[in-house]
Amino acid sequence: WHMVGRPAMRPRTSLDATGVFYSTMTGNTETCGNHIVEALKGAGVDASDLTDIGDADSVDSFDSLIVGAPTWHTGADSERSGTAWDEWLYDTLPSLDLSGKKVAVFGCGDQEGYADNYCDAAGELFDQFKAAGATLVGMTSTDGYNHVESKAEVESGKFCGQMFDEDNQYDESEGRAKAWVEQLKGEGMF
Ligand SMILES: Cc1cc2nc3c(=O)[nH]c(=O)nc-3n(C[C@H](O)[C@H](O)[C@H](O)COP(=O)(O)O)c2cc1C
Repeated sequence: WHMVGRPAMRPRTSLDATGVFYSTMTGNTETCGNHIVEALKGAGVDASDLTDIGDADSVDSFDSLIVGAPTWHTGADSERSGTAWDEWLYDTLPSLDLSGKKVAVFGCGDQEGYADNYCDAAGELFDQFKAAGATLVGMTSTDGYNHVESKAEVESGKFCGQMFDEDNQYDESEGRAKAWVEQLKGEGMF
């Protein structure tokens, strides 16, 4: 039985929307992701619910993506999030065509306890999405942070996206999310 002569159905119609994906071990990245989703709603952006990357399909059906990870696995060279991203970045992402899609990265880490590796996994997401052909947006200043080294600091004084610290600066997270969404809007992401 074929639907001869009928146009193929589009599996979903989210092409104009922004997908928001995250992962977490202890809930902090989820807290920050929810601040971002609230800020997107407040700004009138057509965005998905916050979705665990471990449960995600058709990530590439979105026009733009906001992706966030915590950092665990201190000191390893890769697979730093300690979550579903680690497999997804190397097993799924290379098979997706993200050329022309805007991607913004956020991270959650502990700048005091892990000052030499603050939010390293966010830097890894940045590198891998870039390698997959995406256009990375949303870099922010490192002013106001107290880390020593970070793979998320992709240029001197610049993080690859928005970094959060629920261990030391949880009261900054909501404001950081709001300011970043405004910045992404200004950069033409939505
Ligand atoms: C064993 C362990 C290793 C960690 N390694 C790092 C690290 O290398 N860099 C960092 O910024 N934070 C590190 N952290 C802190 C977590 O990333 C931080 O608490 C984060 O908020 C956790 O996010 P989640 O609750 O979404 O998993 C580590 C925490 C633990 C307990």
